[in-house]
Amino acid sequence: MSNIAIMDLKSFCRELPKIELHAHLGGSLSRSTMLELKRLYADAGIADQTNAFFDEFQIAAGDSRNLSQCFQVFSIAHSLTSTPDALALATTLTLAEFQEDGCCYIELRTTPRETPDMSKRQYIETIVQAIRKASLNLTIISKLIISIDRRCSPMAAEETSDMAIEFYKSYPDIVVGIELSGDPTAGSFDDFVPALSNARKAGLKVTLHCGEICNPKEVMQMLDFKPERIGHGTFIHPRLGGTVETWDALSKLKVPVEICLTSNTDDKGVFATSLSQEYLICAQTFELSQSRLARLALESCQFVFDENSRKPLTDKILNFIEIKQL
Ligand SMILES: CNc1ncnc2c1ncn2[C@@H]1O[C@H](COP(=O)(O)O)[C@@H](O)[C@H]1O
Repeated sequence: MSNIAIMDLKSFCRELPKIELHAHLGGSLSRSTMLELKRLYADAGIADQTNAFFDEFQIAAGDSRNLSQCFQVFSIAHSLTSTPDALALATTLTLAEFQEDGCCYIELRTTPRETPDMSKRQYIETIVQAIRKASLNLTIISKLIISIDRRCSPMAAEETSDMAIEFYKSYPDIVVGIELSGDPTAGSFDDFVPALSNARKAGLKVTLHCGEICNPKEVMQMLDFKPERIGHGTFIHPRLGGTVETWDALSKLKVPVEICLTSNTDDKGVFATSLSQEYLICAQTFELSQSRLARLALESCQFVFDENSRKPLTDKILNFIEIKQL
């Protein structure tokens, strides 16, 4: 039995140096950050539109909301980050929390939004400056990925891509990539290929939310695009709603998958937002028992395959957490 099994799991998870490659800013706001934002709004005399609050923001296992309804919870985060000050504060507090959780490197991602108080360009500028300032006080290395929301038009996607390129040129040490996310039932991947290709040509890396719902045709299109990474990859293995073709393509290309444990909590396939970055905290947030969490870890491991044998790296997780003890 390894020491890990007898060590306090929470301390172990926290102390373990971690990298975070899939954190949506709007999905990472903690309760305390949201309270700080509410305070900021109150002090500035800004009307707080978030009357339905914390309970709605958390999506527990077995939540009866459907996929599209789950995406509506982000509007709560959005309404609390509609001014440059609030957005900067949200960024700073979130980065500090990731560091506090033992995260040493993060690629934060966010969708530039126009609000009555800022343009999309100001949105990006605000976050870039917040990251720059945070780097003076924090040890965590922080980068930014610009998100394109699947609900936007191809033209809006190109506008976002152009801005991502512009900021990448000005701040290559901060802006590192572009990604496609948002409600996976919305839009069509084809529509976003020109925007993503432009960004890629300019030097930005590309990561795509892929296979969050059962859509093998789109998974193939996305893999053909050869993104540097994909997010989730839930419906790719034939046993889990994908096809032999999708699994073979992923195995052949060896595209790294940003696994999101908390996105596999719903029996229908997907959902739960990534509110935290640490296994045990995820368990608490989503009221999962440790054994359920361990099972999710194993399920997620199906997507991490050994380069040579192509077998899932289940043993690695078994070594990581002594599962029979849970
Ligand atoms: C769980 N699976 C998911 N699948 C797809 N997109 C997701 C997501 N979780 C979050 N987002 C995307 O991130 C936005 C919130 O952060 P930002 O406002 O960009 O910082 C959501 O509106 C959605 O577009």
